[in-house]
Amino acid sequence: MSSSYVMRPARLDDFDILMQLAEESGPGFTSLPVHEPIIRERLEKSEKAFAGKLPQPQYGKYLMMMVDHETGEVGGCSAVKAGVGIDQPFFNYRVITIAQASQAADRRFDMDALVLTNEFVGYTEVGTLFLRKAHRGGGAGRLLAQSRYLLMAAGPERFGDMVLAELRGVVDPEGRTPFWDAMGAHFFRMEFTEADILSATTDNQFILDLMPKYPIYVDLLPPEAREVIGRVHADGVGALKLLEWEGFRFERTVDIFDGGPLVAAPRSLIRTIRESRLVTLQVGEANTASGLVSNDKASDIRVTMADGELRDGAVFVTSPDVLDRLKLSPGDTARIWLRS
Ligand SMILES: NC(=[NH2+])NCCC[C@H](N)C(=O)O
Repeated sequence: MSSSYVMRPARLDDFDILMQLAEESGPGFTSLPVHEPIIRERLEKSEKAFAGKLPQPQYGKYLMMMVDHETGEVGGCSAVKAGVGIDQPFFNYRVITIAQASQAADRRFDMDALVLTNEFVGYTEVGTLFLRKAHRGGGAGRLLAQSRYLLMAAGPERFGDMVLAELRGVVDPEGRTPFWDAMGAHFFRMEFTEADILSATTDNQFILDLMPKYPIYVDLLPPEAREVIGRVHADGVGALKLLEWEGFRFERTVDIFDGGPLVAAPRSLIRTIRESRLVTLQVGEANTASGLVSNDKASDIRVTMADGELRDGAVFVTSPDVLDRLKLSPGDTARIWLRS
């Protein structure tokens, strides 16, 4: 673990290391499949997005790498998709509540049902956060997560007014996915992993073709499946806490395959963005505050951790190596987010 990490846009020559991250993240991490064409495409799309070479900003698929500035080693990556549901549908189940009442039978109660929706068109999605084992702890996970919001702050016109994140649902210790077994398995006639990979590598037409056409009443599902609707996988609990800290809330919307929760927040209310401010950088000895500093350039974003001091709310005094990592000079503008 090192405090000299810097986030930067992914480049085409990150191919080998990104394949390595895909290997390490394992088969459950479907946004980074061990599949050369997909990994290469990720890098090409990201480069185009940062360069602003897109017919519409909503097509942007940004990937950032976290690099140890001293050793050059890559410690992880994280991503932002500018707009979901634009080039292909984005499916979820919305949990709706249906009031049941009968005067003649003298009863009133509520029942939940799952309805297939494609209602998040234009939302920005944060995801693909992977931190290599050797780099865990010491704030690297927060750097990976928060840099995505500092990217949005640097180029708000590139992103949606609303931001969402999808979290992995429950897989039991035997590797079974209770929600899939009770639901998807009947309609797709394949293993969860196969469907999961298809959804990560195709245009999702197979979902439209095979998903049940009518709402599903939750009471008709077995208890194991009911219990995991909207519940996050044990590995995702930390990620969910971090998202909630930023202001994301459960939307009563869950993943169609594993029942995992979708959380969302208005972009302008995301804590890292709201608490960030533009400052002029100066070099000096000061460490009364600590947080993150971004070069605030959406086309060539750089973010790093820093100690320093905020003076008059407009000047941030920090060490020369912070400026070096950001490729900035004294007097340049930067965006800071300070821990309170
Ligand atoms: N766990 C899954 N692979 N779910 C299917 C994909 C769901 C996602 N919301 C999409 O439409 O792309």
